[in-house]
Amino acid sequence: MASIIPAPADPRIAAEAVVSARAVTKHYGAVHAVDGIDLDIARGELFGLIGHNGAGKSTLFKMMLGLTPLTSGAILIDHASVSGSGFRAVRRKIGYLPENIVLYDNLTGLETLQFFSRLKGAPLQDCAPALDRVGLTHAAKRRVREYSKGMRQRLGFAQALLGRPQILFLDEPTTGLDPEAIRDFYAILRGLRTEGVTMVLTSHILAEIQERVDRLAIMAEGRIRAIGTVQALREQMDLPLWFDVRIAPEHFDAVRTALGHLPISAIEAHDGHVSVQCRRETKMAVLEALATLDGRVLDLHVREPSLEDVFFGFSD
Ligand SMILES: Nc1ncnc2c1ncn2[C@@H]1O[C@H](COP(=O)(O)OP(=O)(O)OP(=O)(O)O)[C@@H](O)[C@H]1O
Repeated sequence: MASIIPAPADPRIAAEAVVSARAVTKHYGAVHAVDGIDLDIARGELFGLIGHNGAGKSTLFKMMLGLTPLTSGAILIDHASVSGSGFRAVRRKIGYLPENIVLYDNLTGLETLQFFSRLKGAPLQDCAPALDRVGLTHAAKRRVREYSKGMRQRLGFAQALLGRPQILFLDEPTTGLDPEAIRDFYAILRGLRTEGVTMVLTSHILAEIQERVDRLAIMAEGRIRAIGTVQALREQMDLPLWFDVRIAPEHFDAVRTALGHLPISAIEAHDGHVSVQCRRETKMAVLEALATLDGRVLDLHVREPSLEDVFFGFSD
């Protein structure tokens, strides 16, 4: 098992944090759903929270929203404690898309947003623009029972956007969305980020979030195992990387010879290319050695460890 890396107290982020958690725990009887979390999320950050089923992500969200009490510790959202009386005012600045949103099949898309708008005390005139933002204007008058899974998810997201929240908590927001809808969804998030909206989202689709979040935290068994940019986590984990060298089979041996003096962890010959695995510190030496093969190398591709590789390294 990877060692537990404490969340670094980054003074720059802590100073402008919109979300701050200190020593937060949540116990359900013997189950320690959240087990001592420290976290700061800065204004305008797009922050990802990943972890296995049962890691504690949704529980942490619910505490950040003031929906479930903390067992111990403190959470401040926009400098207000989620347990204090000042949180009601802050709550209006927050949008939330729960993991399993309950929608009423008999309402139309627009009526659904009007319903949530009244619940939130948000202006009713925000409903049509919110539907438009998620690409559902064409289905505004159709009943939710006729909506596809992806359309329901978009409607849930539109609901979270009502009242123009400054902080968004999105629990597995891309579940059920097709690739185009996922791309559109992240384009909306990028737009919101330029408006200074702070966003925290969970996802199980690591390939999807690895290029899109500013920072992320890997949770396991109620704790944060690692936190940082995807690149920083890759470097912390120090996983090996792969070179895919496209070269004619008659030159495969030349590749082996050129790399013979280097600490290569694996070398595999495939149909039309050779894959070479090495540690990050050997990367430049491998490149220099491959350069000695002159025109024989037809193409070269460096494969960094994926977020999935990093995730398993930290969470197993
Ligand atoms: N109301 C509850 N009562 C008892 N145990 C609970 C309750 N809510 C959550 N738990 C437990 O707390 C742990 C964390 O659950 P949580 O839903 O926060 O995980 P998660 O990371 O969101 O998982 P998933 O990815 O499956 O949504 C689990 O062991 C779960 O069974």
